[in-house]
Amino acid sequence: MLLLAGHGLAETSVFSGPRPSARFIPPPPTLQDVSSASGGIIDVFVEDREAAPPSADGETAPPPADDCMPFASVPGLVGRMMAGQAPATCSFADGSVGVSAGRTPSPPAATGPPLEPRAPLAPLSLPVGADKHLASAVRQLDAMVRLERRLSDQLPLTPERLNTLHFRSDAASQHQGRRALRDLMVVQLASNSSTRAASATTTTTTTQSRSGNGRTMRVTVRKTMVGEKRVPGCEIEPEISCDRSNKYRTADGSCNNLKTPSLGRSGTGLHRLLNSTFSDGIFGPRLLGSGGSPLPSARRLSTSLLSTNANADGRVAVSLPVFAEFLSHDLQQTGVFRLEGDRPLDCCAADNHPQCLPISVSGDDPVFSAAGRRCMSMTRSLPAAERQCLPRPAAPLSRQTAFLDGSGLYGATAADTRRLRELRGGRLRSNDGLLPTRDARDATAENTILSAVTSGRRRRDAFGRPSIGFPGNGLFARHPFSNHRANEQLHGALLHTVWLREHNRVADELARNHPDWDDERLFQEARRVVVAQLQHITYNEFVPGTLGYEYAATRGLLPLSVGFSPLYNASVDPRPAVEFSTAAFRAGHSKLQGMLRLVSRSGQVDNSKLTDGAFNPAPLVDGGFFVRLARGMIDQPAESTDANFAAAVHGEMLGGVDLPALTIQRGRDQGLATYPAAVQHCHGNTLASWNDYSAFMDAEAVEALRAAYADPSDVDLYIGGMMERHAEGADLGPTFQCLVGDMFYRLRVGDRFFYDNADQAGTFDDAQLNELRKASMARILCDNVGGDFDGVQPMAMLRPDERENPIVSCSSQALPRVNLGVF
Ligand code: HEM
Ligand SMILES: [Ca+2]
Repeated sequence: MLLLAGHGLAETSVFSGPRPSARFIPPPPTLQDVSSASGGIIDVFVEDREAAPPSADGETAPPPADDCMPFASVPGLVGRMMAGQAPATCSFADGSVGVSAGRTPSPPAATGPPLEPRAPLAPLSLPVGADKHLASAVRQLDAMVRLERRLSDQLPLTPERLNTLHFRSDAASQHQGRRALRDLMVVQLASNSSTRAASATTTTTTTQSRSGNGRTMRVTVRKTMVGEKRVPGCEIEPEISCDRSNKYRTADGSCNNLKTPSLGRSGTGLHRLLNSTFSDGIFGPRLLGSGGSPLPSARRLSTSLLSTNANADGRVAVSLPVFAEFLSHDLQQTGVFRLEGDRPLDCCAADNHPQCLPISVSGDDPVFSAAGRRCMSMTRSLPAAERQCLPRPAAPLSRQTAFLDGSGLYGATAADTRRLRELRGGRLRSNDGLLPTRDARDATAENTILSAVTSGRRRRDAFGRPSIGFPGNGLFARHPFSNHRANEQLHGALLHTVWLREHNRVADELARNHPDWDDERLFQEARRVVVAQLQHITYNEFVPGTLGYEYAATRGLLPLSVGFSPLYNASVDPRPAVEFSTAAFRAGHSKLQGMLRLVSRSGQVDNSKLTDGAFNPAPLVDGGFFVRLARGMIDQPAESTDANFAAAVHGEMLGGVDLPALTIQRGRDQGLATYPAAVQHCHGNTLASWNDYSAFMDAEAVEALRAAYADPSDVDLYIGGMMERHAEGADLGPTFQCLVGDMFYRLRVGDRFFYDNADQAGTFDDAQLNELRKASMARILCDNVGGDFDGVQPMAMLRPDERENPIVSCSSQALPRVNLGVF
């Protein structure tokens, strides 16, 4: 058992001062260094390159002790280790392990962003007289609302019923979604009628103009008369005014972008990189292939193209996808249409509701046919209001702030944040160090139902069997969270809890250091420090560990080692693109394990079923379980990212939900670009025939796609992306690598409060920034898991390895602390 390899190490004083290298003085970066590297990768190792001469017996001599750096101080080291490049290790004075700076190759220079950020897609045009359709749109919407009143909440305690917990909503989002729907209906009705009357509105104008050489030319222009620019009846929300000198982020993300203060605010729409594939170009789901015949069922694609077996990755630990899920909850939270009182729609029973998009299940389905199940419920995404009321294809409404700002933890509206705060000492509310419990104000019909489930009425799974799990203590019904998805599975709840404790740990220390600061100042400063650490860990560990080291370095996605970033660009759109949220980032679903490993301090291994912990954080109340789960999370290998999914999410989720099938259908719901369109955008290749596919995937995969789809241009983005061969050194295929890379580039360059930005209201000082760069996932776990958790491998998103990533004591020099004394 590798796990406890480091526990016997002498415990010496905690390293929290400057880096332990006496002779290493990093060269100050020039602006040119930083910008020519585009992401600002500064080669701090160059001077030491010759430092390790081979010894007489041909072995490399051990490096001098002052050459030794903590693992996390080498930007993006995770990416190198993931690709099998062993770090050149060395020992600190306390005997713990570090990386030899002199023997670590310098990163390649950055050549440019993953994709050139580009201007938003042009709006659609509205024909003359669009306003006369407003009344019919209102009538259609009223009819939908009347239908909804007649629909009772009859979704039985099925797997889908539990899945609807992902989509809890609030009255404001439902109201906004319906208002946006009305605008979309106006555009739909107007363009329908304009298609019929196209010839009547098309005019031909012939004019004469003088060309450059003085000759007269005849120019003929045919154009469709364009009426209103803005959708009739749509209300433009006035932009708010911002305090430009505020060094703290707002709760809802507004005023991050001073040119467009609402950009990235919670309650606005996601970004769209590529043209939509809505059947009507506006909001109609994509149901037909290019030849006009229906696309294959999402469930059929999932069973025929995606496999279900265990296939664990060697180096990546489960903690990496858990961290990814935490990020995904921060970046977006799309909603679906719900009935009044936040009740879910049963789209298998009420398929006449216009916002239903159930998935058909065939009679020969390998799993569901046994229970005679022919349908999987799915409700359509809520659209967001278009900011300027321009006619555009629908964009899903997101309840999170677009920025990587801890909004999953802190709440994404001022009201959420207030509820989540203790309003004393800058702290967040907790329930004895666990996630806070729901209070009476959060009571909803769904909670009542869940209490019933947990207090004895057992749900049944898709096969009609009484399902295990959901112990009868009613606990999770009390777990609130504006981001209710924190309870979605035990690892996610654990990581949210760890970050919540980190906030309170930081707030407590700041309070000790600054007795004069009030609650508000303590809260905002602690949040600022915690979000900076979250960003640093994301770019230092998660991004290179997912996209690959070379890719991250050359696309400007690694953190700087020294100095400030001049890269903030207010013209870059920071919002998650639908291509990212609804396809590329969901690649993480394939990394999930159905069994969560529990490891005791003595190395004893046990397991907990993923599905038993779904929306049921009760086991975490047991502190011993909490620690064993944390240790298991960094010990257990993640599944590899590919077209193979753990049964626990592939049909057996919540007792009978197929997550990849939902993702494919969600893509059609949101008019997501197809796989060939994304390939064209990312790599410039045209996939006109099945043969062209072989540039991205193996022959078997191409054959399987050919058998499933009528036409190569029809392939859904999620399916194509999951079937790609991995890009060199990455944990993803090249197309998802490009879409995820693009997102993390825009999240960095488009965030005015990004932790290493120069010259902004929220800019840290030199000493503070250097402390923040010591942050690591390992340190966060050490400081917040508690109990007998006292050791961890330095690269905590990779599995421990006796030689390359050995477990070290939490108090060793290998895991430096961020010195909060400088804040
Ligand atoms: C056990 C763990 C997980 C479960 C059960 C789970 C489940 C789900 C479900 C049910 C949805 C909504 C599906 C729909 O559109 O109808 C979803 C969305 C999503 N998941 Fe996961 N997920 C898990 C872990 C992850 C991980 C590890 C990632 C990592 C990258 C991830 C990324 C996403 C993203 C980006 C979305 C879209 C969110 C949105 O549109 O607002 N999830 N997940
Ligand atoms: Ca956010």
